[in-house]
Amino acid sequence: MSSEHVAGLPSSVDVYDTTLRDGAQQEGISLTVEDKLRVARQLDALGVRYIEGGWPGANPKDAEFFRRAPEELNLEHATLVAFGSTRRAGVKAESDATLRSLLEASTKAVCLVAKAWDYHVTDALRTSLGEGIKMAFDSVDFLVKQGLEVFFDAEHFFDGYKRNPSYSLSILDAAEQAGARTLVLCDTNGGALPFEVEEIVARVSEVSAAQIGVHFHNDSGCAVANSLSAVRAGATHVQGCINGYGERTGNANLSTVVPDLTLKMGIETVPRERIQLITSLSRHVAEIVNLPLSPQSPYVGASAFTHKAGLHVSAIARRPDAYEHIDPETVGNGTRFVVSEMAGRQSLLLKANELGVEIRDEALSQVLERLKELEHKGYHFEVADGSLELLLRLSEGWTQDFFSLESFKVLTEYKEKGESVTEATVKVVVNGERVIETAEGNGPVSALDAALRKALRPYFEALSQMHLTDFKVRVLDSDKATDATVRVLIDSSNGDDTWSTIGVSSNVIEASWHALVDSIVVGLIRAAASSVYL
Ligand SMILES: CC(=O)SCCNC(=O)CCNC(=O)[C@H](O)C(C)(C)COP(=O)(O)OP(=O)(O)OC[C@H]1O[C@@H](n2cnc3c(N)ncnc32)[C@H](O)[C@@H]1OP(=O)(O)O
Ligand SMILES: CC(=O)C(=O)O
Repeated sequence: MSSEHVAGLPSSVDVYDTTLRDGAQQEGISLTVEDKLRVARQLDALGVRYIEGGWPGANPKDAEFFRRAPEELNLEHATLVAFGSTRRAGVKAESDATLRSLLEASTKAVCLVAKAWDYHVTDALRTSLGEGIKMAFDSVDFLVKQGLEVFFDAEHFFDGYKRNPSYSLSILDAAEQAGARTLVLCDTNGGALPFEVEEIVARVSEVSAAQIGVHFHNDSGCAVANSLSAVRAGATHVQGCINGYGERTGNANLSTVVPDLTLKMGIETVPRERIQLITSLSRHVAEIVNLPLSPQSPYVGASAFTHKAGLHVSAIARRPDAYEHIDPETVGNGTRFVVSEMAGRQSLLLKANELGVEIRDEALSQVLERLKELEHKGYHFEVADGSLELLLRLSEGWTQDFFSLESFKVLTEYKEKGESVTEATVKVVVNGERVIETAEGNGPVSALDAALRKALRPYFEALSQMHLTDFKVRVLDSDKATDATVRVLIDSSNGDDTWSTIGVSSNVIEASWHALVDSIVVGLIRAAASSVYL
C-alpha cells in the first residue's frame, strides 16, 4: 500500500458531503432534524470540508435544520451549504421563492442545481435554451452579490456534453462568469463510465478557470471509480454520501472515496489522523438512517478484513499484510477470522487463541475433520462461535459437568379462541441431585429455556445475568417439507459479552434444545472464567 502523493495528481481535494440532501433522497431513508444534526456533527468530526444540509425551501424539516444549525452545530472544520435550484423560468432572481429561501438559510455557502443538458431545458423545464442560460447566470449572480460562496451543480452534465457539448459548456461558462466558486459536473443518471469521465473532465479543465467538482450517481456501478478518474483528470472537489446513500442506486460512496484518495493516491482530503474515524462514522450513520451497513462495504464493513479461506488465513498468520490491501487500523477497522468448512489448521488455531482455548497441534486435524462433517450436515460455525468453542474444548477431553439431561418434554395446548400455551418439563441432574421443573412460555423454546433456568438457577447464580437476545430458524432442505433439516441459531448475552450457538436436527425442538444447552454452557464457562460466582 502506498499513501505517497502520485505525481500529476492534485495535492488536495475538497470533500463535499451530501448525505443530508442527496443521501436523504434514498428510498427508505427519513431523517428527523435531530438525526440531521447528529450526522452533521459526525461529518465535522471526520473533517469533511463541506456539508450540504438540505434544501431549505423544499420542506419545513430542512428549513428548521438550517434555523437550528448555527446554534446547535458549532462546526469546527466544515462549512454548511444550503441547496436549491436556479430561479424558475420567467421569474426574476430577486423574486424567486427558492433563491429567497436559500438566503433565509443564512449559510455562507449555497449550491445551485441547473439543467446542463439541452433536452432537459426544452423538455423538462419547457423553456428556451437561451432562458436556461439566463436562469443559471442570474441565479449565481444574485447570490454572489449577496456575499455567498456559490457551488454550481450542472445537472446531467455528462449526458448533455455527449449530445450537445457546446450548450453544456455554455451553461458552465454562464455560472463561471457570474462568479460561481466551483463548477460541479453531475452524472445525474449515473450511467457514465470512467474512461468517458476522464476525457470529459480533462476537456472542461482546459476551457474553464474555475475549480472543477464532480457528483456521481452509481447506476453503472462506477460512482467511486468515476470520482477517482475525475480527480486524475483535474477535479479537486468531490461530492458523495457516506455509505453511498442517495437517489436510486445511490451516490459515490465517501466511505470508499475518501480512503482511496488519501491512502492510495496520496491526496489530502480529511485531516490525515482522522481517517481512522471513518469506520465508526460509517457504522454510526447506518444506525441513524436505520439501514444495516453491508458487511462487504470496502474499508468499513464488518467483512472488509475478515478472512475465511484456509489458504488466506495460513498466509496471514505468517505475514499480516498477505491478504489485506491496507492495514485495517488505518481506517479504524480490524482483522477477523471466521472458521468454517473452508478452514485449515491455521484458521482453527487462530480462532482457538481468540476464544482462549488451548489446543494441541495433534488435535487440530481431528477437530477440523469433525467440523467439516458437521458443516456438511448443516452446521454453520462461522456464526456460532459459542458452539465452536465447545467443539474445541471437547476435542481436548473437556466435558461439561454443570448438569446432565435425563429428559425433556414439550406440550402445546390449544385453547378456545385460538389461544395456545406451551409448557416444558425438564429432568436434569445437577451436583448429583435429580431436579424436575416445569415452566410455561409463549413457544417451545421460551418454555424450555424457562424450565431449564428454573432447574439450574438455584445452583448457578450467574444465570440471572444471562439472557437470549435472538433466535433464528432456517430450513435447510425445504424441498423435504416437514422432513427438512432445520438450523437454529441463538444469540445470548450476559451484559458484558455476547455469544452465538447452533443446533441442527430434523426436529426443530431438538435443534433448539441443542442451541439452548450450548448457550447456557458457554455462559457458565464465561461466568466461571470471569470469577462470577456460579
Ligand atoms: C438532481 C437532483 O437530485 S436535484 C434535487 C432534487 N430534489 C428534490 O426534488 C427534493 C425536493 N423537492 C421538492 O420538495 C419539490 O420538488 C420542490 C419544492 C423543489 C418543487 O415543488 P413544486 O413547485 O411542486 O414543483 P414540482 O416538483 O412538481 O416540479 C419541479 C419544478 O421545478 C422546476 N425546475 C426543475 N429543475 C429546475 C432548475 N434546475 N431550475 C429551476 N427550476 C427547476 C420545474 O420546471 C418544475 O417547475 P414547473 O412545474 O413550474 O415547470
Ligand atoms: C445535483 C444532483 O444531485 C445530481 O445531479 O444528481
